[in-house]
Amino acid sequence: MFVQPVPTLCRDGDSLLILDQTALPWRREQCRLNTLDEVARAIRTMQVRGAPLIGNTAAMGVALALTRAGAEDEQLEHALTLLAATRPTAVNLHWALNRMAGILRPLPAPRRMAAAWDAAEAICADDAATCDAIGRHGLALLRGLPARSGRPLRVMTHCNAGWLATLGAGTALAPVYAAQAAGIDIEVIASETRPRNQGLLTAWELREAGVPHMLIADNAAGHLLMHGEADVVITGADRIAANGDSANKIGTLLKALAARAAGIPFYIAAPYSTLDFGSPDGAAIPIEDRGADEVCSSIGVDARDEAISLRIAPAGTRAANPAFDVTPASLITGIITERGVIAPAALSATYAERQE
Ligand SMILES: CSC[C@@H](O)[C@@H](O)C(=O)COP(=O)(O)O
Repeated sequence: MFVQPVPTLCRDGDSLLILDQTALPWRREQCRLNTLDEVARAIRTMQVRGAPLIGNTAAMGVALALTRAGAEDEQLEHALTLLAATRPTAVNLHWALNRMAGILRPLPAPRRMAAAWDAAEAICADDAATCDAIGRHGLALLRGLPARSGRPLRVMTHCNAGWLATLGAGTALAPVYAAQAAGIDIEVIASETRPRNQGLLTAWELREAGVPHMLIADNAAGHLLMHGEADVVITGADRIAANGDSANKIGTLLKALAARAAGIPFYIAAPYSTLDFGSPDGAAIPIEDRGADEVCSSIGVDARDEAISLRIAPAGTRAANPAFDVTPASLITGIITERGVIAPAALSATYAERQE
């Protein structure tokens, strides 16, 4: 089982400890969350981020809220509603909250607090096991790729879907860590992922894990794919519609298009809980708009490693900032889940069966 170099989230008595991802990749800082509001803010401001980790944190947040404020219906419904409103696209958030609600609502209030911690901890444990299973299925797939001579196997990814985004090995990077453990010569191409630069987190966590990697500007991906510099593209997903259309961090769609043009397989890796049979296709997936500031500025550190935000666009510049895009199922070679690799067409069939 993959062991996280630093836990991304853990319970510490009646509070939560998170690895603050807004301080990365410059500083490794843990942050304590003591209240429901602090948990909601940590998700909204991306101190914790990545679809599976958001779901795990929300589940723990419900348990924390009941512990602090009481476990009557009113407090339970308040916690569920507040957490559900933190971020719109990642469906794992709603999946985790629905699972908590399904367990807690039928219980009498005095039994809810202990049950909430048990349920949240089970969700977290499942996530770690799920990542390992994704890694195993992804490894089989990597082993089946045509051999290259003269260079390592190269996986291109986007955003961060590694251990930082989960409680285990990650989703898109789980096959990479499994390949590393199996002794395969492997290298990762990570794109910076403007405007929030989650690709820097990917480069950071790969360095921590000793996996060779190369950081590229987002705009370099198409060129590299067309020149055969990657053997496969694997990204995560925040929500997968019933027909296989997949929402992931903005910029994923361009990689899928370029991979198709270059004849390179494009895979999504995600837990089954990312499947949303309530969204018939990608058009139904809500896309988060994070506002102009993130596009018009850039975050870095000064000489003392203190975070600073630099304005890079002239004042008053209009900007659009959709945080996710939807890759049509037709561009996706397969979806690597803990249950195996699923062809997008098979999802549509399952959906059709459910409708009957
Ligand atoms: C592991 S979630 C899928 C990721 O590739 C990705 O889109 C992602 O991490 C987005 O999360 P974000 O929370 O916006 O940083």
